[in-house]
Amino acid sequence: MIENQARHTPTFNDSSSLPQLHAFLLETLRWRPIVRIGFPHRATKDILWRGYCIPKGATVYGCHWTLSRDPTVFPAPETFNPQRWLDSEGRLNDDHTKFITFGFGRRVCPGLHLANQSLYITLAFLLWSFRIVQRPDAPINTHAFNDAVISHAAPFDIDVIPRVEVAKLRAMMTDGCID
Ligand code: HEM
Repeated sequence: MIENQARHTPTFNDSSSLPQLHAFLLETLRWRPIVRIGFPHRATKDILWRGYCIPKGATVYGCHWTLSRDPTVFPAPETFNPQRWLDSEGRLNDDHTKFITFGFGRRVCPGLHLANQSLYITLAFLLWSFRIVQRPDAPINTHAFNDAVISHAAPFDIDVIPRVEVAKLRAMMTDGCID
């Protein structure tokens, strides 16, 4: 049985109709940036910034972890709150311009559109196809992340329950829709 589920699998055309999903992705990448600190850059000239001198040749990093939890930009930054990216009518607000998980300036991540589109379609498909449920006997520690350069969550147990019969899921993967 299909409960509250679109009868076609999500496509890129559905993207603008799914602001909640985009807000969830923005907040996930803000709350736990995958690349916590950017790549090393070098100052090409002496820079005076807020009374600090950054000499020519100095190595400079953008710290996405710290920038993503500046309370003047993101109130209650430790709280996972996708709503912060939405306006009162549930549309994406202008705050997404504050999003710096992919870096910034001339050396911003060139893969950001590929990454964003891949995350969108993967998550849309997962949520369309499955109910993802926390197991009562296996509480998830949402603070358990590794400290490597590329950060990811520690393993956890969840139940993944198909929303439609597996045979229909298979057919849908080839046809793009179900009867
Ligand atoms: C969620 C996925 C991704 C995240 C969070 C991410 C994040 C970043 C960050 C923070 C930087 C460093 C920016 C800086 O400090 O200057 C970077 C650089 C880079 N990223 Fe990504 N990235 C992602 C996916 C990708 C993908 C899919 C590609 C390629 C297909 C890619 C290619 C690159 C390259 C080539 C650079 C170096 C750019 C330069 O130095 O000019 N990234 N990325």
